[in-house]
Amino acid sequence: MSGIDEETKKKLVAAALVAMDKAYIPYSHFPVGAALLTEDGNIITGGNVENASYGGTICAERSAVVRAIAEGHRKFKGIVVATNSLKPASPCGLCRQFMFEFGDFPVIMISGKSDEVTTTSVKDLLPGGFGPQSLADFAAEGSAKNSS
Ligand SMILES: O=c1ccn([C@H]2C[C@H](O)[C@@H](CO)O2)c(=O)[nH]1
Ligand SMILES: [Zn+2]
Repeated sequence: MSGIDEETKKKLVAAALVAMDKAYIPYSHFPVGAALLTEDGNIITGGNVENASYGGTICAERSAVVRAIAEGHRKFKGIVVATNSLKPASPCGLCRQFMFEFGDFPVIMISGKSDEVTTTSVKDLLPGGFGPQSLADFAAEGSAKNSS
């Protein structure tokens, strides 16, 4: 369904679970791990990192994307998001927007506690989203240079 072969999916799931166990979660105690598959087959992980300010917290999905960008990867074939709840949790609005920036790819949500898996995609999580194309369209209209 996601177009990712079973062996790779297993690797992504294992990597997401390892990242989930490394999450820094002193406040919510809700660990999340993410594993991104890059176009060239690399797996880049991230966990949620909470902050005493609460608002400074970064989710696992964004941690993984930031890490991937820092390592020179900008094209993704999919992401596995693992939580330790019975039901897989779906990415927050900020993470949906953050992933939308880098195109449409499968989002596979898994539970660290059950076999439940939900597969969707970035576009389905953020229909009608605002992205790079929105700004490119605006620039093509020629409007950008006429406003202050
Ligand atoms: O998709 C999600 C949803 C929540 N969180 C984190 C943020 C915070 O640390 C904790 C509770 O919201 O879970 C993620 O990392 N990813
Ligand atoms: Zn998020």
